[in-house]
Amino acid sequence: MDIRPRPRLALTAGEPAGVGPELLARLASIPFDAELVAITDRELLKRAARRCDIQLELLDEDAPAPAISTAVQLRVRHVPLGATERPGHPDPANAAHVLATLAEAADGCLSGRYDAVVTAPLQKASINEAGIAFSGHTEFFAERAGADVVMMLASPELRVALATTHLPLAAVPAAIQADLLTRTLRIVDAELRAKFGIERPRIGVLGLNPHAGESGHLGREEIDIIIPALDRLRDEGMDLLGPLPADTAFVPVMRARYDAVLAMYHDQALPVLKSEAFDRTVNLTLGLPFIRTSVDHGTALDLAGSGRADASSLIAATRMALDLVQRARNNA
Ligand SMILES: NC(=O)C1=CN([C@@H]2O[C@H](COP(=O)(O)OP(=O)(O)OC[C@H]3O[C@@H](n4cnc5c(N)ncnc54)[C@H](O)[C@@H]3O)[C@@H](O)[C@H]2O)C=CC1
Ligand SMILES: NCC(=O)COP(=O)(O)O
Repeated sequence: MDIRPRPRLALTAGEPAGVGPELLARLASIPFDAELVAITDRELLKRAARRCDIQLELLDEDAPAPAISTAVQLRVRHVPLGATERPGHPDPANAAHVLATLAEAADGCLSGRYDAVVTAPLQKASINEAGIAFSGHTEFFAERAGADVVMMLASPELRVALATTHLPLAAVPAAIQADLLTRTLRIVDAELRAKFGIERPRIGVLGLNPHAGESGHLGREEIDIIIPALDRLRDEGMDLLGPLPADTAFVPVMRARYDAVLAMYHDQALPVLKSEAFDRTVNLTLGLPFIRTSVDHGTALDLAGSGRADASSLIAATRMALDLVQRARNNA
């Protein structure tokens, strides 16, 4: 396949009633050495741009190179809304629209139409309320691509991968099995090399229980499952640290000892990242056959419609996607 001189990135707007459409309009104002294609409803984007006081000119996805214009320009692949959005009030009538945008983006990446996809946040509950079982982009893209994946959130200072993602807390202990940890750590190790250029990744692994189980007095998952799984992977040559007590794993002296940390569940480590780098953190999916990055935040329904949402995380996600495209091209 010919390599396009400028990467072409798909952008999905996420929940129509959230901040995603406004963030896409803001992103279009930033110069990137890339073609950005918003996969969403045209009129939704126009309304969002007006709320942000942005004069947005929409071009068809495959239109010839645009003329110089004083307006902000953005290419669009139109996917119609199910119902006109009401900012702050997600409507399950738009669930099929949201999923159609994700499917277009994933299929477009798999076919080579796009070099990567960058996603704005969606409202998981609204999709479920439409009667469609859905837990997140990560799981959706994994299923669409038939891939085993890992969720990672990364700021310039800290990378966190998750062994389990959108799972009720009560279901986490049963999910922590040697097979899951082995598959997850192999993906994290391989992707730290491929995506971040780390030759010999050092991965910290958190325990599940307080004090990583306190020698079995505060839970046995570390002794029965985590330590044996880590030992087997160490025998394969992986550089693993842990299981580490989660409460001290993020102090500076510990952070200097790993390139990424694997948390056992969603809220074990993400609050650390979000409290110190909410505007600089990017969510990316490891293990997919295409590049996918995203914001670290949600739909911010309290801000939707105000034009005041901060696009920093979406800008960081777009920059990371472009860096990853460049790295993949260099390695090809
Ligand atoms: N990538 C995705 O699709 C994600 C989706 N979500 C979804 O978002 C929904 C709402 O989640 P919440 O826990 O309320 O988190 P949230 O991130 O939407 O909001 C938490 C707080 O951060 C503020 N905030 C979030 N993004 C902001 C931005 N760009 N600029 C300025 N302030 C911002 C909000 O106004 C709110 O005060 C849930 O349905 C969740 O599933 C959450 C995380 C990621
Ligand atoms: N906290 C991360 C999150 O909820 C985003 O998940 P996903 O939709 O990117 O899978």
